[in-house]
Formats: sequence, C-alpha cells, structure tokens
Amino acid sequence: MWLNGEQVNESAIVAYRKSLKHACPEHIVIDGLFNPSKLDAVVKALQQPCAWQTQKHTYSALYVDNTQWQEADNEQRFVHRDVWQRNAISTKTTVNNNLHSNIAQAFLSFLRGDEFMSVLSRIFKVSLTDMNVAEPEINTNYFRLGPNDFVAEHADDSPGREVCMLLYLNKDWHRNAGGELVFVGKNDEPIQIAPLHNRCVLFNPSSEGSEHWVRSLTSEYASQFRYNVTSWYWSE
Ligand SMILES: O=C(O)CCC(=O)C(=O)O
Ligand SMILES: [Fe+2]
Repeated sequence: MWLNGEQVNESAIVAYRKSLKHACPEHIVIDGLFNPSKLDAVVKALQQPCAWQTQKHTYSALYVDNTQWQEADNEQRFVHRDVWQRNAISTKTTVNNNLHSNIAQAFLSFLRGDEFMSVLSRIFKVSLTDMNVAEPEINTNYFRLGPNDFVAEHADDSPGREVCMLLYLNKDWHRNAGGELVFVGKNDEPIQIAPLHNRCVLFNPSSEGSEHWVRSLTSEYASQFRYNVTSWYWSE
C-alpha cells in the first residue's frame, strides 16, 4: 500500500478540489500522502551514490553536454542537478543494493499506475492517461540538488500536460537550509513551499502564476542533498 488511505478518501478529495480552485496558481500541498515506512525505504535506496548522473539544461537546448554548458551565459543556464539512473544499480552494485533500488523503481511505477493516476484525475477533474505518451517512464523520476545545483525560473506547461506532481523526500530538513519551491503567484506575492519529507505539491502547469524555481541551498547545510520526485501527467 503506497497511499495513505485517509488522504485519498472522498471527503479529502472534495477538500483538495475546493482549495485548488481558490489557489493561484492552481495548486495544493498534501503532507503525508504516502505510506511513511515505504517512503523511508525509498529514501535509503536513493543514498547510493552510483545511481546519479548530472543533468544540465539551458533554456534554448535541454540536455546539454559540458562544452555547451561552458559556452552558455549564466542567464541561459536553467537546470543543474542530478537525475536518478533507473538501471545503473543492477550492473554496478551488490544484491542488497539491488533490493533497495527495486523499491525505488516500484514507487516510480506506482506513480504512473492506474490507481495513482485516477486519484489525480479525481482531484483535477480531468482524465489522465499514458495512452499517447511515448515514454511514460521519462515523465517520472527522482532528482537531487546539492549546494552548487539549481533549478531556475521556468514554466512546465505543454499542450496536454494537465498535472505536475512534486514530492519531497527530505527528512529533518532544516528551516534555514533553503531549497524552497517558489511559485511566482500573483500580485508580486510569491508562494514558498519547504521541501519537507512526504510533502506532495500538485499543480496545474498552465494556471496563472505557476512559473516556479527552487531557492538555492544555504552553504551551512552544504553536506545535505535535497531529494524530490518530479512527475508529469497528460490527458488524451
Ligand atoms: O525540485 C523542485 O522543487 C522543482 C523541480 C521542477 O520544477 C521540475 O522538475 O520541473
Ligand atoms: Fe518545474
């Protein structure tokens, strides 16, 4: 059981819908949506250093290599973070590590499965499906940020992309550690959300004020990574 049942019963869904409609951007923050002990096992799996690879995006070209990155101006640099490698573990590590990695993979599969997508469909009143998504797996993954990493301001809107989910996996995250998600919001009133463990942020990427970025990590806490899942969902 990945989901915490109380958080997805009918009355909870009604409450989410209500607060979605009143928020700008259209978003909700749900704490404790997932089974905490299963998430703990996921967090353990993510500690394996070999499972991560640096990802760099510029605004004009995603997935750039080092040379392109060096040539890009600072304002062109959009994302610098690590992305989780689903298949890295099986060839490089021990059986024990593989067991850990399996739970991390199982959770990503759950997040793209019918049960979870139908919860999101009910909250957003839109029919979500992977029917026409060429590579569903690349729409759901783990990321981590260190002190030199960043996610600069961007929008995640794209035709047919209805829902974005961000889930944070940072136990004992210090209130001064930085790493808050910031939505532009409206009337110059940005909305900041701390990346706390088992906190899920759902938002409509085409709603007003949904452009966002991540505040940099503060150097006093430089030894900690900030972990999250980003997952995008599409309609037909
Ligand atoms: O890590 C976050 O809080 C935001 C990540 C994000 O904006 C993205 O993956 O598109
Ligand atoms: Fe984003």
